[in-house]
Amino acid sequence: MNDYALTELNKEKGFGGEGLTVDREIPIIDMSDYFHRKAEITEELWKAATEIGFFQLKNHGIPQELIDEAFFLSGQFFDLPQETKAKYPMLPGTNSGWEYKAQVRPSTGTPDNKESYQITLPRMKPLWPTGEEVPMFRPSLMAFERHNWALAMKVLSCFADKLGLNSDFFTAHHDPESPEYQSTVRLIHYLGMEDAKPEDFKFWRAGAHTDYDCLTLLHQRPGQGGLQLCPGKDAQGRAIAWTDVPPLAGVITCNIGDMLMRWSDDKLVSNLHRVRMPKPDEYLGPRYSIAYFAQANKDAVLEGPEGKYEPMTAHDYMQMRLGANFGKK
Ligand SMILES: O=C(O)CCC(=O)C(=O)O
Ligand SMILES: [Fe+2]
Repeated sequence: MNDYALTELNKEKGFGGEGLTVDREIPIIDMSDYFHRKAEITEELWKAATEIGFFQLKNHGIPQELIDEAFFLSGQFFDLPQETKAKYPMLPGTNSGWEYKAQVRPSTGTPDNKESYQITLPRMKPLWPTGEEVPMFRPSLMAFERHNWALAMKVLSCFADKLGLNSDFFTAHHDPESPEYQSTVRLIHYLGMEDAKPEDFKFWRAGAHTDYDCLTLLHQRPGQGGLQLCPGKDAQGRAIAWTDVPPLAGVITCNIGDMLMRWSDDKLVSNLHRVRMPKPDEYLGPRYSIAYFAQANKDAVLEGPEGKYEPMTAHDYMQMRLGANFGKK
């Protein structure tokens, strides 16, 4: 493992505490009329992605009905008996299938209080629930996956323009027709806390981390908050203040991941985020979210235009990060 990789893994270990909270503005970027407005959208995306690493997209083009269906089907899946879900286990290093409280963040050392089901298309054959278990799960989520891919490619194309690369540079490296495709949809169910004991609240729904992909598109449900981001670091590189990311209706929350930070020679910034527990006077029910992680195909070589870091394949990069979160293969 090279030094850069080690720095990233160590970085996550120092952020387990509560920290301060401050209000910050999270840019909302209008994606409408993309092909005519691309230059303007590109400037807004670049500013947000180089300064705070987080932004929200409106008029993004993914039909609300498809998003609502994906959440409905996610709820149906997680309502299945544990023994049915256990037929579709997530094997280490695969980012596909179901896991229950298996993700231990390096920042906290304790499992996230959640279950998730991940879809990485080339690996799904044995992992789709049957049509009797969850009707329409596969067709609807395949459509959802492809819409998220298309939106992610629009955003990445803007970054390619600013980095002096061909507009379709990142699209070619996230080719879903390739067996090397490794972008992932993650359905997440954070467990309800209505009957939890006071000591259960000291854990995290998702411990502080940076994402290991290029770009994350996160769908949240209004009324189910808890996501916080932290763009600031103190002199020792520790988190200094956290900001709530509101789960607004009609927007998709996006953040840059470490893979793109490395690929852009650190111009685009991947920042820390986490999902906190509800406070006793807040909504205590379950929280559902869905993320699409654009992760370059396994055979992509991550090499920035300025060559700041040693080239590394996207496959090796992902395996390093998955090993640190879910145990080794
Ligand atoms: O559920 C959320 O709001 C955030 C999830 C997240 O950050 C992740 O899975 O990487
Ligand atoms: Fe994340």
